[in-house]
Amino acid sequence: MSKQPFSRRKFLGMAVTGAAGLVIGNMLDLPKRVHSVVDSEPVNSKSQTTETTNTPGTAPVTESFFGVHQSGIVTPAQQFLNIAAFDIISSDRNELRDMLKTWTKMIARLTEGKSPLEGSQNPKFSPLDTGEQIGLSPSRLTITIGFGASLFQKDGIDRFGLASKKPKGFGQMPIFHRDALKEPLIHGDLVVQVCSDDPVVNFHAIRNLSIASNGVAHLRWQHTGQSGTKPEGTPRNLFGFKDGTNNPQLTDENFMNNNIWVGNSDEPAWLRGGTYMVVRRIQMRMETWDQLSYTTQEDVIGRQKISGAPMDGMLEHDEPKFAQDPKGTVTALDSHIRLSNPRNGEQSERERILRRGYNFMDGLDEVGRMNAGLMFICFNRNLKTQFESIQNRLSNVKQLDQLMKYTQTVGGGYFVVPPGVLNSNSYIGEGLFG
Ligand SMILES: C=CC1=C(C)c2cc3[nH]c(cc4nc(cc5[nH]c(cc1n2)c(C)c5CCC(=O)O)C(CCC(=O)O)=C4C)c(C)c3C=C
Ligand SMILES: [Fe+2]
Repeated sequence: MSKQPFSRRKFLGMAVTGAAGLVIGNMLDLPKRVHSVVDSEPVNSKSQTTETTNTPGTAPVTESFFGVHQSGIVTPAQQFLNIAAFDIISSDRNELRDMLKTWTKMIARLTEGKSPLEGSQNPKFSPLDTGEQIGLSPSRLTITIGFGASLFQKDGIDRFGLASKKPKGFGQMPIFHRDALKEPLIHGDLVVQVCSDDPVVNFHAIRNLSIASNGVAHLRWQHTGQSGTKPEGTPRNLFGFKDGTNNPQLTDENFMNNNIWVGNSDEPAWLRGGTYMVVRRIQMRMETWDQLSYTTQEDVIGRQKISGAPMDGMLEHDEPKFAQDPKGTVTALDSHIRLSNPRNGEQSERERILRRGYNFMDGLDEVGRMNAGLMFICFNRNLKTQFESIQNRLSNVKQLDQLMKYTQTVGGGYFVVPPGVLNSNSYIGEGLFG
């Protein structure tokens, strides 16, 4: 079967010229298979979209796309993650902007459970929708876009006239002590974080965004993950510990304004309402960890395994009292929670980040070890005074986080996450092009 030639412009053009496609189809007297994707697929039809809107008292199936902040940050974590980085291969600023406009339209539609592009399908052209999600609920899909430092400037070259828009001090994720970053798995011009309660819905979203970027951007790396198994309460990571216990409350707007959202006193102005995202693919060495007793594991983490309570507490949400244990007799000084949050009053409060990680389980690595770990994702208002301050303590050679013996970071990156899109006249990253 000969492969049909594919043109990116054709693909993007189809969105705009869907109606025209119908007319041309008629002129050429093509078989009447030219049809509207929306009309032909019940799940995407208007009546079905109404069915998938949220009903009071039931679990929501859609998360709203439009808003001051992008969704997927303070959205209660969905079950599944797909995260991908793209590199821009075009050198044309307008093509980059057009792609962001198209992606914004697609994301708005996908989160509502519609096919990604509006228009009519001409059977002679590549599909407007790859279709594997047809019949599935939108499953609380959120898609969050971020920009890597290389989008603003790469090897000293201002490819898109965006160098002046780069936040001061923003650069690529550095190599921390004990990191083993592998070239194809790090950095990227753009990141796309896709979360939903259905892995196929996630895959479909990335796949169709990738198709629409053809000729402008290409995939650099992509990972999947899933949250701990518990439907309620704090999920567990693959070392079997509750992970997220002392994460901030998602509804705590004060906290988010202080620690997560770039605010009015911050620069650059276009980023206000946005945030900074850290992605770290952290391999967890299951074979080594599994040789440790529960007691030793608890010493490493600084919390009790079953309950998640601190070492000096009874209940998961009891507050550890490090000040009463200056020598680390109860909670080791080099335990993970003590180093990540020493509870030094205001300083520690200012450092606090929002973690939104997912477990990954991807078969075996090249030497037969379990290829599993944590897609660590966090959001913060200031990379230096928050994430890096914490990470530098964890990877400090003089008092290394005990957990480092059992983990190794192999990929990831830093990304700036622009604010949300308020209405359909706007697009993600519009502030960059003003
Ligand atoms: C630099 C930031 C962090 C990295 C990287 C990180 C990796 C990592 N963490 C766990 C497991 C747990 N982490 C827990 C708490 C915790 N971790 C960080 C930061 C990083 N973790 C913070 C800021 C905190 C909160 C500390 C506090 O305020 O008490 C916990 C305890 C439960 C909880 O509060 O979530 C666990 C367990 C793994 C396995 C890991 C890398 C693979
Ligand atoms: Fe942690």
